[in-house]
Amino acid sequence: MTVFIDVTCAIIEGELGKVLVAQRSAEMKLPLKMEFPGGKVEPDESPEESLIREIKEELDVDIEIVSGIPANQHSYPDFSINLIPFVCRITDGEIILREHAMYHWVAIDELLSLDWAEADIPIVSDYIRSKKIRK
Ligand SMILES: Nc1nc2c([nH]c(=O)n2[C@H]2C[C@H](O)[C@@H](COP(=O)(O)OP(=O)(O)OP(=O)(O)O)O2)c(=O)[nH]1
Repeated sequence: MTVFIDVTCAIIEGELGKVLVAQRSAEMKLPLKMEFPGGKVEPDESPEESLIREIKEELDVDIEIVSGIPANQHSYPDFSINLIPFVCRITDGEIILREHAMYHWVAIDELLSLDWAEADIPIVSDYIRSKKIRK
């Protein structure tokens, strides 16, 4: 039976409709792939609590959750995740990268051209679609 690990990720919206995209470091699993920052949900926390904690640990900022978008289940060759995304905003702090190689603010139209961790691709597509519907 496949065990899917719950992982939350933050689609952080900034100015000019851009979103924050982070590059995994060379030492992490899925090295140098682009992702939305976040991480594994611990047994004693909700996905929302987990994401707020992870973003503080990884980017040193406080966020608020604006909305959720559908999770995506994905199996890599050696593990499987249930990736749970939330649209977020920074409420306090300046970004200091603690784990990632790099981050960028990326326009919605450019998102799909990045070298994403595979599990993120359907989420990026859903997010783009949700923005187009709201326009
Ligand atoms: N944070 C985050 N992780 C993602 C995304 N897409 C994706 O496939 N993942 C994968 C990469 C990781 O294997 C896992 C998240 O776990 P993590 O970032 O807490 O841990 P990790 O693998 O770097 O560390 P570890 O297992 O060695 O302890 O989910 C994403 O958009 N954000």
